[in-house]
Amino acid sequence: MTPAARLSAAIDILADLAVRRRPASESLKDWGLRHRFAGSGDRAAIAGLVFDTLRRRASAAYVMGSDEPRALVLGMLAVMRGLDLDAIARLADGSRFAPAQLSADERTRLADPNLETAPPWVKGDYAQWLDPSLARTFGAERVDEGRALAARAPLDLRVNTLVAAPDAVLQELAHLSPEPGRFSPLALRIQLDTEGKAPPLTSEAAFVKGAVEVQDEGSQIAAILAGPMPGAQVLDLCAGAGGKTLALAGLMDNKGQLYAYDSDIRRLKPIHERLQRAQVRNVQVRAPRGAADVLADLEGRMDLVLIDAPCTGTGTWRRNPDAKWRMRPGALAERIAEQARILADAARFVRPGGRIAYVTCSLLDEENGAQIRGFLESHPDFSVVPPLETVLALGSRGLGLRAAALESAEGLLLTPRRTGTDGFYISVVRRE
Ligand SMILES: C[S@@+](CC[C@H](N)C(=O)[O-])C[C@H]1O[C@@H](n2cnc3c(N)ncnc32)[C@H](O)[C@@H]1O
Repeated sequence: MTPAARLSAAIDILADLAVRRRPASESLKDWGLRHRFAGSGDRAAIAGLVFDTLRRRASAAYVMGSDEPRALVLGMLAVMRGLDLDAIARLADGSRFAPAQLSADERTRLADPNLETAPPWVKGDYAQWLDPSLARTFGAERVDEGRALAARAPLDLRVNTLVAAPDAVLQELAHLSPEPGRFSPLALRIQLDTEGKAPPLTSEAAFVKGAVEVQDEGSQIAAILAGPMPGAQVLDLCAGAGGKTLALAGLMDNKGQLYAYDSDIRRLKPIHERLQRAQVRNVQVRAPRGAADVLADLEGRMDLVLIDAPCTGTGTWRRNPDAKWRMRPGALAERIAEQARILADAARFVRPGGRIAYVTCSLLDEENGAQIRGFLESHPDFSVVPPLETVLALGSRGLGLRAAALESAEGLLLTPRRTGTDGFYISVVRRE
């Protein structure tokens, strides 16, 4: 396919998304099935165009004065990819398979794609209704934070020290040019190609034998700051597919006992295969069984309860750019209620002196600091472990993390702009 034909395909896919309001990955998959002549390079390039358009949707619409799919893609070429009017006109030239020629209005707008007078939510490319919440967290910096969230995310790996040492994996994957992480000693970062495509990591021998997992560096840091110790009793209360469980088991060096629970048994399904591949031996998976309390025997016994809470995922917009436009106020309200319930439930498992590590991949105070403040009000036997203390788990790198992150009395917020990671919030509270 020509670059112009790929552009037409991206416009079609965005039109489908506008009508059917479904995840972008589904529309892309459907398109691939209906256009089997398109090779993997075409499909990756088209996906890159679609995701980049979703990343900069508000600013593209502002520049073009329209949120029609064609306008969004053309606007994205200007605001995200920096193409000038002539370059865009060469792509949209009306030839076979190419988008129609630019109109006079489009030409005027693309000649000067100016965002100077745009409101913060447009400049920062997020939904308008979230502006007050983001302003509470970031103040005037919300535009720059939004911009960083609208960029592409690199591919981050976590070295599984149960199988291999970081140096050895660095050498084994040298052909992918990995760079060591800035804060997590276990992180390797691989940059994407110019079209945003990641290398086929799951085919690498290092992945197959369990030496690496795909995990954002922010998620790795959250597991480290939770402070799981070898030999400890740990409950991963929202284990899902086990990303954090695997990281915790590695940090515990397979020693002690780690319980992995999730209220949704379907979410737990991948964990079994992942535990095997990673050679993890200290995890008991506890799946829900109807109304039975499958965790009753853990009450009052845990050194650490990790809550990787269900949240709006506002910190992961780099990886899920369509999610930022699909999110609705009702979903935020639901997550807030769920988080408060989970925090209250977690307390019963903590032994005296034990801790809860509360983690979200959200940037919103409603889901972060406000939850911890609410929990502490109703649980006076718990108090915050100061961030100054939690970062010690990272050794000397902890000071750098603390300087880079947004610190509050209750915890630390990592963001793409500040720490080069997905957005993650981490707060640790201890029972007296
Ligand atoms: C952010 S995801 C977990 C991701 C996972 N820890 C990982 O690292 O791959 C949040 C999880 O919380 C689960 N969840 C929601 N409500 C819950 C509850 N009341 N108790 C336990 N898990 C819950 C969801 O099913 C979801 O899998």
